[in-house]
Amino acid sequence: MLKKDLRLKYSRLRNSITPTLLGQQSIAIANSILQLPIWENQYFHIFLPIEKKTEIDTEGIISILLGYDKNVIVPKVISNTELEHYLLTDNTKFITNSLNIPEPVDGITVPPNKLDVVFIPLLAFDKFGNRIGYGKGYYDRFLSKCKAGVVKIGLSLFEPEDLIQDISPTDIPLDYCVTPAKTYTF
Ligand SMILES: Nc1nc2c(c(=O)[nH]1)N(C=O)[C@@H](CNc1ccc(C(=O)N[C@@H](CCC(=O)O)C(=O)O)cc1)CN2
Ligand SMILES: Nc1ncnc2c1ncn2[C@@H]1O[C@H](COP(=O)(O)OP(=O)(O)OP(=O)(O)O)[C@@H](O)[C@H]1O
Repeated sequence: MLKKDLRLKYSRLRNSITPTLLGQQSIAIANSILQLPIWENQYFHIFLPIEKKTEIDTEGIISILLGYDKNVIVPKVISNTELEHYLLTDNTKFITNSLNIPEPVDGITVPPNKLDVVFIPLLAFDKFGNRIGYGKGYYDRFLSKCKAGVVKIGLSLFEPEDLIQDISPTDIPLDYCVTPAKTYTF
């Protein structure tokens, strides 16, 4: 399928998920990340969910990371194209931006090349590890600045499509994708 059709299909599918189911599926995803071969790493990047868009609740994953004394880094939108990345600390204050994303107000910034593992939001992915988001290219630009060995882990409420047809050279594929039912390795 084409990106534009997939965005519509998966936005609609998300709208059909109840808060109870979203909570259960988010916990299933958090439990599955324990099985990934990533626990030697120190710098983990994760997003905070847009609740209005029924994104996966990442609180369980963040608790696991902090419990293992990992450095947890979260993104902040600073322009139409760029993100900045902040270390999560006990003092981090959050404010919800115009896209309904809770983001850190200020704090210690971390450059993309320091990150070992990135958990990635997505609307849809395919059996080859291609993914699409909301179509602004924030993550593709961000991932292009990460080091070559960065582990890229998609988090998805739904199973893969056979193929995203209109993948472009700037689209960076996933290494893993975790769904409530399964972990895909690419
Ligand atoms: N939780 C979370 N944080 C994230 C992302 C994400 O997908 N999820 N991003 C991943 O890139 C970046 C922000 N990108 C975003 C891009 C578009 C929209 C959005 O709501 N777009 C609307 C239309 C535009 C508008 O309302 O101005 C839409 O798609 O309906 C949200 C986030 C960085 N932080
Ligand atoms: N590395 C990059 N440098 C410059 N522009 C880029 C880069 N990656 C993607 N873009 C541009 O961003 C726009 C949106 O890309 P795309 O449709 O792949 O978004 P997406 O993958 O859904 O978004 P996201 O990565 O934020 O989840 C495209 O116009 C694309 O050319």
